[in-house]
Amino acid sequence: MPKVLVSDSLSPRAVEIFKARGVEVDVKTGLKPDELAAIIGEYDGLAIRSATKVTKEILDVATNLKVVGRAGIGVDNVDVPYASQKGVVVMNTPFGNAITTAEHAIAMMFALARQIPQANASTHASKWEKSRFMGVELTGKTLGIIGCGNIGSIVATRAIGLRMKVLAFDPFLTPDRAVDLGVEKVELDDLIARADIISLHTPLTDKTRGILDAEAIGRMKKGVRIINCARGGLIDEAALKAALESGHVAGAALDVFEKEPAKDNPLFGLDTVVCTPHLGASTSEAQENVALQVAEQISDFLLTGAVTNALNMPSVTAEEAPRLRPYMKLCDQLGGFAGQITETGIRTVRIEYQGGVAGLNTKPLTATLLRGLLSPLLEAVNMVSAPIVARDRGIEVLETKTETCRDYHSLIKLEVTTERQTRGVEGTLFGDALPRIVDINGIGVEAELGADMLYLINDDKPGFIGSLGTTIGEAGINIASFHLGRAKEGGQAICLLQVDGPVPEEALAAVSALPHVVQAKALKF
Ligand SMILES: NC(=O)C1=CN([C@@H]2O[C@H](COP(=O)(O)OP(=O)(O)OC[C@H]3O[C@@H](n4cnc5c(N)ncnc54)[C@H](O)[C@@H]3O)[C@@H](O)[C@H]2O)C=CC1
Ligand SMILES: O=C(O)CCC(=O)C(=O)O
Repeated sequence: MPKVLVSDSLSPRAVEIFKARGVEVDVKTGLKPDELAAIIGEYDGLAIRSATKVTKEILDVATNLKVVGRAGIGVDNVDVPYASQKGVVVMNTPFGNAITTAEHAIAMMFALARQIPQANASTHASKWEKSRFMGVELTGKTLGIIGCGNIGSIVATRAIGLRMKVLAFDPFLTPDRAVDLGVEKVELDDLIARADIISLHTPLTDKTRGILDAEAIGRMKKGVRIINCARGGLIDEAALKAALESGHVAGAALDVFEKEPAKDNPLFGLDTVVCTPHLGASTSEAQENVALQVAEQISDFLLTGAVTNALNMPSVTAEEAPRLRPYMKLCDQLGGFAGQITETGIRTVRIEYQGGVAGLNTKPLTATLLRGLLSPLLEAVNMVSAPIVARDRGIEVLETKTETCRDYHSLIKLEVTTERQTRGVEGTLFGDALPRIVDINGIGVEAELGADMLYLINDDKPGFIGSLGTTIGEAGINIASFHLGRAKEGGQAICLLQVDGPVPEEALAAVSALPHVVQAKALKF
C-alpha cells in the first residue's frame, strides 16, 4: 500500500480521500527541515501547501518519493528542476483556489480605496475620525492587471463588473482572449503609466522578480495604489516603502512578502499599507477544493499511474493509464534496446507512431522511450527528467504519427542517429498486451525480450548457428528463446537470444571471437 505524508495543514477531506482510496497516510505538520529529512524516506507521496520547503536536501534523502502534490498553485517552495532530475512528479491544483484568491485581491482593492482596516482600528479605539478617512470611488478608475491567467482574469471580470476600465499586461494573453475578457491588452510601460490601481497576478520567476522596482514605481501615476496577492518577490519592498513615504504611492495592499512568514518587514507600521498573512487562498471552499484535488491526484498517480496537473510530466488520465501501460513497456524495451547498442553521442531521435497507438496520448510514451534510450548512457535518468536531459544535451527529438499501419494494428518505430550512424528498432504489441520487437536496422525479426539477452550481428553463413550454440553451451548458458533475421541470403543477419541469466564477460568475448560475428552485445531489460 503506498504511503503519503501530509506535512502542511490541509482540510481533513484529504486524509479521508487517501484512506478511502487505499493509501496509507500520516499527518505531521510544522516539521523542521531536519525532522522532515529524517522521515521522508518512508513515503511514496508528499502533500504540501506553502510551508513545507521541498529542497535538494530533502529530495536527496526522499529515496521512495514518487510524487509531491501542492494543494494550491505556486510551487516556488519546491525545487522542481531537481525533483525532475530525481524522477519525482510535481503536481499542483491550478484552479481550486483561483476564485478565492481573486476575491481577496478585490477585497484588498476596496480596503485600500476606503481605508477600511485603518478606519476599523480607529473606530474600535473610540476615535470616530470621520474626516480622516476620505476614500476614492472605484467606478471609472483604471485597474492594471499584471499577469492575466486564471486569477488575473477572474479579477478582471470582477473589476469590469464594478465598472472599472481594465488594462492587462501578459505576454501570453492572446488578443482574442483579451477581447473575450473585455480587457485592453497593453505593454507593461503603458499599464504602469495609465493605471490608478495595479494588481499583480504572475508567478515569481526570474523574469517577474522585482517587476515593480524603483524605476517602475517611479513611472507610475502619483497617487497609484498597488495590490499584491501573488508572490512577495514581485515588488521591491524597499522601493515601495520609499514611494509610500514620499506619497507617490497612495497605498499598498499586500498578502505576500519577500520573506515569509513575515514577522518583521520594512513595510510594517506604515499607515498606508494593508497587510494580510498570505490569506489569498484561505477560504473553507478553496481549502476543501485543493485538499480534495491534491488527494485525488496523488492517489490516482500512486495507484493507477494517472498523471494530472503535473508540472514536470505529461498528463495521463485514469482511463488512459491502463491502455498506455503495455505500450509503455514496449517503449521501455525499444528505448532500452537502442540505448544499449548505441555507443557514440546521439544527435537525433525519430519516433514514429503508426496505427492504433497514434490515436493515444503519445507524450508519456515518448518520455518512456527517451528514458529507456538514455538510461544505459547516463546515470539516474527517468521518465520525468529524460525529455529535459535530451533537450539539454542538444538531442533533437522528432515525433510523427500516422494512423495507418501496413502489417500491424500498431507499430512504434525508433530511429537513433549518432555521430557515426543511424540505427532503428521497431516494435508492436501482440494481442494488445505483449511487446514484440519486429525489426532491427531494417531486418525483420519477431522477438520477445527477456531480462537477459544476447544480441549479435553476423554474416549469414552456413554452420554459424551451430558454432554459436556450442560456444554458449560450453559457457554454461542456457538459451530460453532464439530469434533470427537476415537482410538477404548470405548478407548481414541478426540473432537475438534470450538467456537464463547474465552473460559473463568471458562468454561474450568467446562469442565475439567466433568467425562471422560483426558485433556481440549482452543486453539487460
Ligand atoms: N496569495 C495566495 O494565497 C495565492 C497566490 N497565488 C499566486 O498567484 C499566481 C498566479 O496564479 P494563477 O493566475 O493561477 O496562475 P496562471 O499561471 O494561471 O497565470 C499567471 C499568468 O502570469 C503570466 N505571466 C508569466 N510571466 C509573466 C510576465 N513576465 N509578465 C506578465 N505576465 C506574466 C502568465 O502568462 C499567466 O497568464 C501564482 O503563481 C501564485 O504565485 C496563487 C494562489 C493563491
Ligand atoms: O496554501 C496557501 O495558503 C497559499 C496558496 C498559494 O499561495 C498558492 O496556491 O500559490
